[in-house]
Amino acid sequence: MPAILEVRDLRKSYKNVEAVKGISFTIEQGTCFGLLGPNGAGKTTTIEMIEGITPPTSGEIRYRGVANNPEFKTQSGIQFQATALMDFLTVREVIALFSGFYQETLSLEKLTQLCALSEFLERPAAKLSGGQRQRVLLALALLNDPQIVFLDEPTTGLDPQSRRNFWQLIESIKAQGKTIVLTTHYMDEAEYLCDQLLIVDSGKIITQGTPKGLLREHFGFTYIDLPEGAMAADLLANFEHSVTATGVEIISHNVDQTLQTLIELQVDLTSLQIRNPTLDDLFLKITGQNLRD
Ligand SMILES: Nc1ncnc2c1ncn2[C@@H]1O[C@H](COP(=O)(O)OP(=O)(O)OP(=O)(O)O)[C@@H](O)[C@H]1O
Repeated sequence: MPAILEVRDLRKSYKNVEAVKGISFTIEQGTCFGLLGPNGAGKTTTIEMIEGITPPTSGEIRYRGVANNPEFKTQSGIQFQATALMDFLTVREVIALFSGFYQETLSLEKLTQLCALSEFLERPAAKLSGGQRQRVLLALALLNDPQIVFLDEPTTGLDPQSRRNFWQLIESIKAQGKTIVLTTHYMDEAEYLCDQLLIVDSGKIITQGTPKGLLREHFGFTYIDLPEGAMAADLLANFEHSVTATGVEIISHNVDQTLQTLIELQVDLTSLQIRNPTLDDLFLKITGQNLRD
């Protein structure tokens, strides 16, 4: 797949802060690219430099192979976290208002169908639920039928069902061949939606790859979780493990063998849980902190 966006040695310094310290990556057309990192990692600064909102201190951004490509402006769409939605206008009126910024836009019918707006098209923006508000913000980002769409933490604050619904919307947009650049604090969201991930911390790339590839690369083991009290403390020395808030987490390189040993040691296995490492585990391992802290 051809690259739609190439970023080379991008840097941004503010007065006392080096927010982005030389970041390079490529985004392929038609994929969902996830940018992850703890608070203050440099995600927003990086995205805003790509979007043309913040000028880089140095580095190069190429859209479809061309630096400072004027096509970027007309072919990109941005979903902001908090666009002032003109609360006294209805959704239909908000869309009509924002349509005035573009020469060509998708029809209201198409947007309504794409972002599932029909049930609240006539409702004032102030009366929307969190999930509905995000769908309107997404519709505004898609107004000019962009080739590349930037979504900044689009599901923060939504309930689980609304998050799932929003994921389906993003999938259907991707299915149209559009490229999606997503920043998120949710690892399950990144794992579900993203083809490629870039994890940044303190303005630098820590690792990048596909969600599955990163997990394979960083974890050759399985977790066996036991609740507190299931195993006598002196037996723990038989296992590579870490103590968690709720019990103990055994790191097993051979599940059959570990289970056999646990049985031989007469450990209470009633509440045992076996789980594969997730992106949350990866994040904790490589940044030393939880993404949502
Ligand atoms: N306009 C600014 N002036 C000075 N420092 C800034 C400015 N904008 C960002 N920074 C600093 O640059 C660093 C990176 O900030 P940035 O907002 O890009 O991080 P982030 O990864 O998006 O964080 P979050 O997840 O909290 O949004 C932080 O230390 C931040 O305080």
